[in-house]
Amino acid sequence: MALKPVLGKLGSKRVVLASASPRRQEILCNVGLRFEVVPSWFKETLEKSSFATPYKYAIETAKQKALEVANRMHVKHLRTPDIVIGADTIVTVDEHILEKPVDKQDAYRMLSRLSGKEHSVFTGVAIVHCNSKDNRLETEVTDFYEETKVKFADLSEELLWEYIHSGEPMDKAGGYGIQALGGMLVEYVHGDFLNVVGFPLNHFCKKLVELYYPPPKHTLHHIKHDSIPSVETFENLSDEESDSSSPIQYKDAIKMDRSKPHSSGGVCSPGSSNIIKPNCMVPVENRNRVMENPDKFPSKIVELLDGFRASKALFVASKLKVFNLLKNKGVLQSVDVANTINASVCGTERLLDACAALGLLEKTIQGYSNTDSANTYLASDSEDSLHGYIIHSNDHLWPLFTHLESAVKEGTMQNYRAFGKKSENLFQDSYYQSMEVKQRFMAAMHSIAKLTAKDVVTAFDLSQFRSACDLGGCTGALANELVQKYPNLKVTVFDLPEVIANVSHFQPVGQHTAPVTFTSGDFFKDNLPAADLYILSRILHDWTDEKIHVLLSKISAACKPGSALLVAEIVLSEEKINPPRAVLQSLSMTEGKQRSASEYKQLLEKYGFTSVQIKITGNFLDTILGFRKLSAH
Ligand SMILES: Cc1cn([C@@H]2O[C@H](COP(=O)(O)OP(=O)(O)OP(=O)(O)O)[C@@H](O)[C@H]2O)c(=O)[nH]c1=O
Repeated sequence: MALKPVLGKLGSKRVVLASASPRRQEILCNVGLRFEVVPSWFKETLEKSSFATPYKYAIETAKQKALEVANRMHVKHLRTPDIVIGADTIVTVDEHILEKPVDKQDAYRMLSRLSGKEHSVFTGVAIVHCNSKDNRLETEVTDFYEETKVKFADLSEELLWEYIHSGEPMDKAGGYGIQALGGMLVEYVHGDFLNVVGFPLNHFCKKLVELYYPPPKHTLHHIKHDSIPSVETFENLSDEESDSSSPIQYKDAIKMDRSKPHSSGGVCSPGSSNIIKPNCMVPVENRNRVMENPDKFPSKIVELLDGFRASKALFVASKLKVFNLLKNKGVLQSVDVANTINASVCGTERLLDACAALGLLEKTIQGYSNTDSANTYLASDSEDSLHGYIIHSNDHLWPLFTHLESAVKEGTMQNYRAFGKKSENLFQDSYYQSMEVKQRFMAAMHSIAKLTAKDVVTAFDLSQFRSACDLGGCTGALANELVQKYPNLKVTVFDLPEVIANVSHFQPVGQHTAPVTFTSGDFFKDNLPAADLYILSRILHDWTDEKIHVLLSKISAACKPGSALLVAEIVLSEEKINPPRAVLQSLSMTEGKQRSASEYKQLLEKYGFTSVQIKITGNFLDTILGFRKLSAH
């Protein structure tokens, strides 16, 4: 298809849209681009007067939005994307920049300013190419803007307020949405309509062509200085003809062209000596050397090969409480560590060195000490400790994964091989059959829930709800974060009696908000506590479709119109290979499965939830919110 090659260039890349705007998501989704959504936390507070023109302000804001996401994804969970796209739409009228209104009065001021006049809508776009080198993030930014002129009809006061009360203006630049009711206010549009809606798709595709399909040099003089290949040229861009898949390579090619006037770059045949294929874009002088001695070391594979040793070193150091000891004592020699943890000196030294090599400890002449992240996440008494989850990984997941081959052959969980037990009921049989295992499992769930709770409770504005019920909420870590964020929310945790009996020592001390209520029951069998908002955090991926049917039917029936369901899970990319963490989790072969955004949307809609929104947080858990339809199910 004519347009495919342009977007196809992004098909193999991890593309992230750094925007919460549902319009931008839809525009890009509609043309088949595969991407994750990670809304930017960059606050739009750049000093407008410091920019010579409004579009420069929009471009810079777009760039900062994208860079913030690229950095966050790189630093927080070492998930560096290939490309991050940021955008910022502004409206300018009478030399004023209008962004989103802060309240209805502000919307009124904006719309009355636009009434009867022509204004400009600018969208700045930044395409950030990311590269992780020696654990450092390298970025290369391409940016552009598009301007569209829009003329509003004269708006009567009545019409204006009617429009404001519709609620539409509030999350839109200039206080209107041309794609919906706002379209009724518009007399004409000059330029790209989608640019007004929030994303200049045509210009974006042309930029991709520029980046990924360098024009053959001999045609350069036919192209005007600022002109971009027209849409028709997309038809000629088959992958066989031009195979440059990275704009960074393209830049190298240009450098090469300049240094060697005879090499014309672009499309070529391997036989012609003075023409280089774009996918072997190395400086000409290095070409022979690179051809003879390609980068053969498969570092990614070697890293995977050694991955199990690294995991086990972390598990054992955690189990032996090495990080607790070093947190308390500061710096220790290996012999002192060995004596305290009751282990051999030579074995301890090797373990400590391995931890230092993995970046968990620091090693100096004085001895070994914790890194900051070991103090924060590995010492078991730290507020954000992952210790519980690490011990669960060692004691439960590791034995299961040693039977991965059988798991793959049989397609089932390997509880019997790993622990000598069949598990008809995952939780009762595997996790709650002994006090020790139960406490270990609860500690694991607690540490993950604590780590992810903030992202989950802040993904959407939940202030409209008065009561919430966290189904399978275990120790209440998420519930406690909810009452911190929404002190007026009454939160109930609903979980099995075995769990509720043990929650007391997981409760925060000195919390000033109303306490969370714990109610015991089985969400498959018992009546659910009444609530405006039901939460299923890390629940759905564990269960079969039949059990999910029971659970979601019950929630749906318990929901009044306007109530909602918040789901927290890792959302798979549509092709189901990202993020790897989710894909690897599936190898445990629980009865349930991981789902993509469209699958979660369909699932919620099937049980009467509409306006389903999905936020990909870029962190450990993503969130999905759906509202119960106003008509009865
Ligand atoms: C003029 C106009 C604007 N919009 C929306 O206005 C927001 C602009 O704000 P932003 O700051 O650029 O984006 P955001 O929504 O805050 O998202 P983010 O990218 O996360 O900053 C974007 O949503 C656009 O669609 C419409 O939906 N229709 C229109 O006719």
